[in-house]
Amino acid sequence: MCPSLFLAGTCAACRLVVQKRTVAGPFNQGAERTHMSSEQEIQPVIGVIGGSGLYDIDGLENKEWRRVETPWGEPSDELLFGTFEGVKCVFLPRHGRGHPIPPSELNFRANIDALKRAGVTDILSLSAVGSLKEELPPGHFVLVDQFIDRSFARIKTFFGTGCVAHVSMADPVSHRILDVVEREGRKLGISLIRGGTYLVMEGPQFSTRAESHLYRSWGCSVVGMTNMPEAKLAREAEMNYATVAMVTDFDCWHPDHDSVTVEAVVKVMKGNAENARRLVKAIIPVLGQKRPVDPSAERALDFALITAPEKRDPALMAKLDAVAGRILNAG
Ligand SMILES: CSC[C@H]1O[C@H](OP(=O)(O)O)[C@H](O)[C@@H]1O
Ligand SMILES: Nc1ncnc2[nH]cnc12
Repeated sequence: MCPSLFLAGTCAACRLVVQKRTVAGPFNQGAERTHMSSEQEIQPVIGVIGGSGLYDIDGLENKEWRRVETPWGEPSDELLFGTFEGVKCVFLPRHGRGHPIPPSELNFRANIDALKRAGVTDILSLSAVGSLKEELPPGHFVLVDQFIDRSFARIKTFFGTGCVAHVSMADPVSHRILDVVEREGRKLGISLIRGGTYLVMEGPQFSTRAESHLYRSWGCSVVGMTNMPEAKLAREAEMNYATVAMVTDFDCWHPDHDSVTVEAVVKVMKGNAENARRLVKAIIPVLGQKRPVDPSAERALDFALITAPEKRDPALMAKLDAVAGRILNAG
C-alpha cells in the first residue's frame, strides 16, 4: 500500500508505472494537464466515436490507424489518428470496423481510456437511435442533453474498491460542444433539434412495444444501446462529451410505421452518415481552437474522490494514471 500516491514524487515504484503509461498517445497533453489552472488555455484534440454505419472518417490528413494499449483491456479497434485543417483528431469506430462487437460487449472503459491516453479532450459521439416522438422522424439529428441509463450488464466506472469517486452527472454533456454543433448544423441545413433525452437500453434485442410506450411516457426523445456508460466514463476521465443522435426509425410504438429492423436502420444510416460527415468536417476546425479549461468536465474529479489516502489501492491507482492522472499526480 502506498499512502502517498497523491503526492507526486514520493513513491518511486508507483510513479514509474504511472509515467510509463501516461506518455502512450501522440497527442497526449497529460503532463500539462496535471498542473493546469482554470485560467490556462488548452489546445483541444477532438475525438470522434463513430456508431453504427460510421466506421471511418472523411478528409483526415496524415491518417494512421494505431493500436493503443490500456490497463482496462482492448478498445473496440485501433484508433485513427490524423489532422483536419491543422486540428488533431482521433477517430474510434465504437463497434469496431465491420461491426463485430455488440453493445453489451463493448469495452467502454478501454475505449475512453484509449482516447484519453491519445490526448483527446473533446468527444463527439455519433449514434444511430430510434425516435420516441412524432416530431423526430428518421433523418433528424437530436443534440441530446440528458440520458436515462437502463443498461444493466456493463461496467460503469473506472473507480472501485481502493479508490472511490462520485462525479456529477447532472449535466452529462458539453453545452460548449453542442453550441458549435447546433450552429454549424443549421448552417448546413441539417434538420436538428437541440435538447432531448436518450434512453439507454441494454439490447441487443430491440424494445418490446410496452417498453417503447413506457419510454415515451417518461418523455424520452430517443432510444439507443450505447451512450451509457460511455458518457459516465468520459466524465470520470474529465473529458467533454456530446452526442449527435441520428434518428433511423420510430422504434415500435408508431401505429403508422413498421417496427424497427437492422435493415431499416442501415438504409436510413446511409443518408444520415453523409450529413454526419459534413457536420464533423464543419465543427472540427471550430472545436479545435485554443480555449480555456472547461471546468464542468475537465475539473470533474476535483471534489469527487472520497477514499482516504491510506486506504487507496496502489494497483488501482496505477490503472487510473491516464483517467485521473491530473489529480492523482498533483503535487
Ligand atoms: C444497428 S441498430 C442498433 C445499434 O445502433 C446503435 O449503435 P450506435 O450508438 O453505436 O450507433 C444502437 O445503440 C445499437 O447499438
Ligand atoms: N429503435 C432502436 N432501439 C435501439 N437502438 C437503436 N438504434 C437505432 N434504432 C434503435
